[in-house]
Amino acid sequence: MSTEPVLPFSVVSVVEDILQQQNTRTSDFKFASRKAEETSLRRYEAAGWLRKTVGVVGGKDLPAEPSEEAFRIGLRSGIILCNALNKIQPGAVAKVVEGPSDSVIIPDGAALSAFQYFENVRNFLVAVEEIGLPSFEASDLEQGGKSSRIVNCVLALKSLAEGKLGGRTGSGSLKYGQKPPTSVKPMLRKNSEPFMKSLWSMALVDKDGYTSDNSSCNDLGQDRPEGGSFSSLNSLVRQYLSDKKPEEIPIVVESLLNRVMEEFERRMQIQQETQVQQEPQVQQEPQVQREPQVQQEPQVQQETLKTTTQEDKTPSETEQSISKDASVDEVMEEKEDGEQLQDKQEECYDENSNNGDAEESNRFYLMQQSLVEQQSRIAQQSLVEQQRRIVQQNLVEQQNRSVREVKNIVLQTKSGMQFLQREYQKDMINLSKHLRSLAAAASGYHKVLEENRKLYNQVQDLKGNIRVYCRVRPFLGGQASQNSVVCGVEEGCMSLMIPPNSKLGKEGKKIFNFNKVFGSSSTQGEVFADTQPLIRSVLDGYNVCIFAYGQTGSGKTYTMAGPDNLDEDTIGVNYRALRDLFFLSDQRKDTIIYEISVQMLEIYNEQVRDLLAPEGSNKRYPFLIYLYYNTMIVDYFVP
Ligand SMILES: Nc1ncnc2c1ncn2[C@@H]1O[C@H](COP(=O)(O)OP(=O)(O)OP(=O)(O)O)[C@@H](O)[C@H]1O
Repeated sequence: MSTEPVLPFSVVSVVEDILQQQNTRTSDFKFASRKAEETSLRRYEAAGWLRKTVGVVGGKDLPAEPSEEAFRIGLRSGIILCNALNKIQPGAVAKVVEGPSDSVIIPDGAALSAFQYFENVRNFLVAVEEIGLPSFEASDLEQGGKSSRIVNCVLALKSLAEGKLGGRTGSGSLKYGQKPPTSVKPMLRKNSEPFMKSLWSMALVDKDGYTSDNSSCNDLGQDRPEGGSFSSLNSLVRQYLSDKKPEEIPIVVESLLNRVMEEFERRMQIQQETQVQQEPQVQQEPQVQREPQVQQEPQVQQETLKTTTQEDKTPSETEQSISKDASVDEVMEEKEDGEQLQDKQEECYDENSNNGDAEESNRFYLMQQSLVEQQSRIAQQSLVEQQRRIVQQNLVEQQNRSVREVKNIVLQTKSGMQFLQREYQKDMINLSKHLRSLAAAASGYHKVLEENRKLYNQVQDLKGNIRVYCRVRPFLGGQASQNSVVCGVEEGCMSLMIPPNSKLGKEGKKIFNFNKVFGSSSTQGEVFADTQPLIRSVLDGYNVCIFAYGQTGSGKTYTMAGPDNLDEDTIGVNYRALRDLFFLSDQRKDTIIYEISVQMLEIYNEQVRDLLAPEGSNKRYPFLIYLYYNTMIVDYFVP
C-alpha cells in the first residue's frame, strides 16, 4: 500500500500559474537569450564529455565551459577529437599526430603543423562518416566556422559512447544525432535535450525527495508507481506534445514547461517538508486519490496507444475504401509502407524499453511521433493522389464520351447529307425528264394550237365570210303596237305584213331570210354571242368587219354601243368585243404579244370623219379610202 501525499495544488493550476507568468514576461529578448543559453549548455556538455573521455591531460587545451571561440581553438588540432573517437571505437583513427609536449592553447591564426592540422581532422571526419555520425566541415574549425555542427558531432559521439556502455551495439540502431538508415529522420530538436533531461530528473525524484536509479521508470511513456503526481504532469506534458510536430513546439513552450517542472519541484519539496510534520494525516489521504490516479494513468496511456492505433488504422481503412478504384499494386505498396513504419515503431519501442537513457526515451518519443505523422501524411497524400486520379479518369472518360457523341453526330450528319445529295440528284434527274417532256409537249402544243386555229378559221369560213343578222327593235314608250309590220320571227327568217298600197307587191305578207333574226326581246349578250368567234379570228390574223345598218332610230347605236346608262347587261358589241380582245391578248402573252389600236370613224353623207381626232381638226377621209381600211367594227350610217 503506497502512501502518497495529497498535493495541495493541482498540476493544472501550476501550469496555469506558470502560463500566466510566462505570458506577462515573454519577449523576443528572452527567446534569444534562452536559445543562446541552451547553445552554451550544449557546448559545455560536449566539452565536458571530451575532457572526461580523453582525460584531464589530454583535454588540457579545452576548457570545461569554453566560449565558442575557445571551443573551436581547443579542437582545432584534431588531437582531442581523434583520441576521443579512439576511446569509443579503438582504431577508428589509425594514427594520431600528437603536438608538442608542452603545447598550449595556440592563438588563433598561429601556424600549426599543416600535417597535424590536416591529417588529424581529416582522419577524424573520415572515421565519423564511416560510423554514420553527423559530420562537419574542416573549415568549421577555422575562424567564422559553424561550431554548432562540431557540437552536434561531439554529442553524437557521446550518445554512441553511452549506447555502448549500455550494451547496445552501434550498428543497426539509431543514436543521438546519428543519421538514420532510411529517409525517416528523427525530428529531434536540438534544444530539447536539456529540457527532457530536466523532465527526467524530476521523474527520478521519489516521494521522499531522493533520486532513484529505478530503471523501470526511465521510459517517459511509463508511469512510476510511486510518482502519481508527476505521472499526471508527465501525462499532461505528453498529451500536450502528442499532437505537435517537433518544429511546432516553440522555444517558449519548452521554456514554459521547464519552468513548470521547476515550480512543480519546488512545491513538491514544500509539500514534503509539510508532510514530515503532518505525516500521520498525510499518509492516509493520498490512498484515496492515488488509487484512481494509478488506475487512470494506464487508461490514459492505453487511450494514447488506442489513438495511435486508430491513427494507424484509419489510413488503412481509407486505403481499403479507395482501393476499389485504385490499382492493387499501389494499395499493396502503401500497406507495405505502413507496415514498415509500424515495424520501425515497434523496433524503436523495444529498443527504448531496454534502454534506460532519458535521451533515448526522448528520441524514441519524438521519433514515434514523427513516424505516426509521416504515416498519416503518406496516407493523406495517397488519398489525395487517388482522388485526383479518379477525378482525372472521370474527366477523361467524360471527354471521351463527348468526343464519341460528337463523332456519332458528325457521322449521322454526313450520312444525312449524303442521303439528301442522292435524293437531290434523283429529283434533278426526274425534273430534267419532266422538263424534256414538257418541252416536247410545248412544241406539240404550238403545233396543235396552230392546227386548231386553222380549223377554227375554216369553220368560220364555212359559216360564211359575210353574215347578215337582223334585230327587231322593240316598241318604245308611247308607240302603238298595232302599227308593227313584223308578223313573224323565226331562226333564219322574218315575215312582214305588206300594206295594200305598197310598192312591194299585192301579197299581204313578205318573208326575208337572214343568217339569224333577233326578236324584240333579244338581249345584248345574245347578239354578241354570234359575233364573238369572228373577234377571235382577228387575233389570228384575219380581217373582220362588223357594221350596223338601218334607218334612223332603228337601234344601231343601241346594239353597237348600248344605251346612255351602261351596265354589265346593256353594254353593246363594241365594248364586249374590245374586252374579249384584251382578255385573249393577256391569255396568250407568254407566247405572243399583240399591239392593239382603235379608230372610231363616222361615215355620213359619203364623208368619213375621224371621231377620235382632236377637237376642231374635223379630219375627214375620202370614202374610197375606207374601203381598203382594215377595221373591225364600223357603225355605218346610211343617209
Ligand atoms: N333593242 C332595243 N331595245 C330598247 N330600246 C331600243 C332598242 N333599239 C333602239 N332602242 C331605242 O330606240 C331609240 C333609237 O335608237 P337609236 O338611237 O339606236 O337608233 P339609230 O338607228 O341609232 O338612230 P340614228 O340613225 O338617228 O342614230 C333609242 O331611244 C333607243 O334607246
